[in-house]
Amino acid sequence: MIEINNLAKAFALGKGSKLSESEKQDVRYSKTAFHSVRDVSFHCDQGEVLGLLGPNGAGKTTTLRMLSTALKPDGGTVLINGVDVLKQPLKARQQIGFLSADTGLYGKLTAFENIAYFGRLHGMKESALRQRIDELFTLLNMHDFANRRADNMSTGMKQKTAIARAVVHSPKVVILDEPTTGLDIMTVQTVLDFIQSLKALKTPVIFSTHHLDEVAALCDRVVVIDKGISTFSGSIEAFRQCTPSGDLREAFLSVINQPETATAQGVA
Ligand SMILES: Nc1ncnc2c1ncn2[C@@H]1O[C@H](COP(=O)(O)OP(=O)(O)OP(=O)(O)O)[C@@H](O)[C@H]1O
Repeated sequence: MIEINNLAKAFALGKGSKLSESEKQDVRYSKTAFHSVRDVSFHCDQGEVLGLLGPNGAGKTTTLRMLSTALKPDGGTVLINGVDVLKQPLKARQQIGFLSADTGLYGKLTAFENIAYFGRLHGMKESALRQRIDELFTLLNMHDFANRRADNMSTGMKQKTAIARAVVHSPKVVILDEPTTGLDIMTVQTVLDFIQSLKALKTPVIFSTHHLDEVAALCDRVVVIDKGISTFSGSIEAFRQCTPSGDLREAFLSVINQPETATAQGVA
């Protein structure tokens, strides 16, 4: 189970900081800092898939980076299966599989080598590692390019390799930042099937997306972040009930651009 309460993160702005005009008009902007995430709370139970939605720049990536221990929050708490990410980052990290938006593969290494390298960093034994990689190659349909260098891979191949690498150690919690962005339809389906397979193993999955069809197909829970605040957190059914039509797009639009005083709504 993942429990996040009142998460906040501001980035200090130095002389060299380049913000866009729209960011300078944003309520999160001050002369000295940009408060990317102001107040985000949600939870995700065992075997649940949670879709993290929000407009560009809302604070999704910043939130996911804090959950994965890549970024230290200024405030708030993150508990992963009872482990406090801030107090015990190493212990928390062992339980998490994190796919960042930037795949960051080693270009000279093959798919197999990229994944094996991370498995060894997690202390996996060689025989278990080979078996796990073979299992992931099957689940993600990767056998064809197992020995291809990352430099020579397509976007889809790179993304599958990055996903396999993130979960090679069979983490208890999986966090994926826009796992389907830029992928063709078949590869998207493979990634969605893979998330479904994690759900079948009761592994909680949190993924950010701009695609509401993915949310409809996979998610038990929805969280919407707008200007650094979680303006909705609840079940997919509760999210649909935000509008009379039950349409996800309308529901999304109804929970963003709320007045500044709006607090998180929805059911727990
Ligand atoms: N290091 C930083 N310094 C200053 N501002 C930052 C920094 N990192 C992120 N931001 C700003 O914080 C805001 C939130 O960024 P974030 O990447 O979390 O948004 P997002 O919801 O993931 O957006 P997208 O859907 O476009 O990927 C953006 O305005 C971004 O420019």
